[in-house]
Amino acid sequence: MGYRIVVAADSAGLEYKEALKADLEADARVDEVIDVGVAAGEDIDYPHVAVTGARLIAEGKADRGLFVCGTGMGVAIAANKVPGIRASVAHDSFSVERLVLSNNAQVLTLGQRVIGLELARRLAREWLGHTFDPASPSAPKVAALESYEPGARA
Ligand SMILES: O=C(CO)[C@H](O)COP(=O)(O)O
Repeated sequence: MGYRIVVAADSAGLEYKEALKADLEADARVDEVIDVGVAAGEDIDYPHVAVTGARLIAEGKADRGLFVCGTGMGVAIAANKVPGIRASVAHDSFSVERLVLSNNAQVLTLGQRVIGLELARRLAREWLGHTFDPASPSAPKVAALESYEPGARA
């Protein structure tokens, strides 16, 4: 079964979100792309679109998120407000790999004002190829992160 991916952006990330969405829709590893905005002409600040997208993952309605704003930082900070969500900006191949393999992050964020479109597209492609290994030495560290979630049992 393929991934259900939620994409989100503010107006500063809209162009890349549209390009990445088209790539994801054409990718055999993806079953569904859910676009929570913004649409062209819409002006919604990054915290709102990122939290909407992250909630879909937390609710089990999507597997992963690819969020874009000017820097990638605002959407990451916002997504991390949603319990259970691990999100970060990553603008190089190694960081994208470790975001999944070390951190089991569900959300990759990118900055349209920081990297070129072709790099963004490449990173998104690579990101889809990485899968967290629950038997890896990174797993107990992710479990430790989860132990700090509000409501987690100590
Ligand atoms: O990059 C952003 C937030 O991290 C956003 O796209 C633009 O925010 P602003 O610099 O506050 O306008």
